[in-house]
Amino acid sequence: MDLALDLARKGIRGANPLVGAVILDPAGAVLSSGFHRGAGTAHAEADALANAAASGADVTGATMVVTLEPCNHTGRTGPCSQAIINAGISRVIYAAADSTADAAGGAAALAAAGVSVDGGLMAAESTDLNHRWIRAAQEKRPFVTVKSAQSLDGRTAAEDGTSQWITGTAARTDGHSIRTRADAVVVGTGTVLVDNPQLTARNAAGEDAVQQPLRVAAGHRPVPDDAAIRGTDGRFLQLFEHDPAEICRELYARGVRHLMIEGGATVAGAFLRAGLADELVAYIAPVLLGAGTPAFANLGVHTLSDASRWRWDETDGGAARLVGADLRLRLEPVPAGTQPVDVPAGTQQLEG
Ligand SMILES: NC(=O)C1=CN([C@@H]2O[C@H](COP(=O)(O)OP(=O)(O)OC[C@H]3O[C@@H](n4cnc5c(N)ncnc54)[C@H](OP(=O)(O)O)[C@@H]3O)[C@@H](O)[C@H]2O)C=CC1
Ligand SMILES: Nc1c(N[C@@H]2O[C@H](COP(=O)(O)O)[C@@H](O)[C@H]2O)[nH]c(=O)[nH]c1=O
Repeated sequence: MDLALDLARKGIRGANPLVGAVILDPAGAVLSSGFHRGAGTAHAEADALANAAASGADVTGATMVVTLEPCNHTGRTGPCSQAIINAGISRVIYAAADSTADAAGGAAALAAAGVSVDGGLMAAESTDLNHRWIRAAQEKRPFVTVKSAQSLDGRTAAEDGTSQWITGTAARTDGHSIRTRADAVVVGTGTVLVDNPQLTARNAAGEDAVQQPLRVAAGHRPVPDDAAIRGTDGRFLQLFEHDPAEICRELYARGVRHLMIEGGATVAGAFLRAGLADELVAYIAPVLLGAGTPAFANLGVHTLSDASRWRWDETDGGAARLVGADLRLRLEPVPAGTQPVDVPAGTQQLEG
């Protein structure tokens, strides 16, 4: 299960949980393994089975160890419970139960088909890995990624409102990869009126990605008829709304399961203050602005003990990475009831 959890951590956060799977032969040797790479791609179980098939491994009578109870529904991919039964796996050991209404029931389906099933092994670790995704699923709202591109001193625009560009091409392309995974991208009307953003997902060459998010402007001021965000593909929506919970509710009702907040400071701050940010991706450029728009406004933090504390997210290649000339940081909220750690695991400490 340790190995399966390590595999799960390679995945990408978004509409779906992080899941890893390992298939063992009756002697306990690893036959194959797999993990989930995000919504629309193979589930970890299917990935492990496909990898076994590709390497010619016989999984008949094998044991599958998986970090989440196998799903029992046909979503964008087929039910894993049936794939496991069809493959002839005779035992499944999973960590956390799948509590989502439409995917639950996999353990029962496996047991009914004669597969030996045990749940709960390292469930706490699996739940911790996906604690924000679980919360979003329970609250029936999208998983929310807040992205910002800021100067070294935390500014997202200079004093006069100019902000294009703070980060370099590679970091912006990386940000576009979040757009293409998200079902919707939100900016406030402030950003629409100052920046006139397109908000499409584009590759390094500036070409549109195949998968495009819904482009959403939040706020009461009208979005001009010729605003770039409107586009021509019909994937534009204005929500005359400030309340992040309402924005989430409205977008969830429209099928949005992964929401990206691109800013500006007012809208991003509102999501953070409402506790509706599940993931923070901050691109930090080696540039100083001294004054200007902060990354997040109106957090309601007046004294240090009220600070919004986060922890490093070591999944998907690590919490800190240079992307071109800029630093990409990825963080997640500290789970309720957990103390933030002073020194994140894996941090190299300078001696002396
Ligand atoms: N570097 C970066 O990553 C980014 C930089 N920017 C920069 O930031 C600046 C814009 O920042 P900002 O003005 O904060 O823009 P926002 O995009 O956050 O827009 C703020 C406006 O949105 C509406 N609104 C929506 N939700 C709320 C809410 N919960 N509370 C209050 N108002 C809400 C209000 O307008 P209304 O009156 O219409 O309702 C408000 O004035 C620009 O200079 C832009 O270039 C912007 C995005 C990213
Ligand atoms: N300035 C800034 C960003 N700004 C964000 O990108 C939007 C522009 O998107 P588009 O018109 O589609 O290219 C802009 O309105 C704001 O939300 N992003 C970054 O990665 N780095 C940057 O330096």
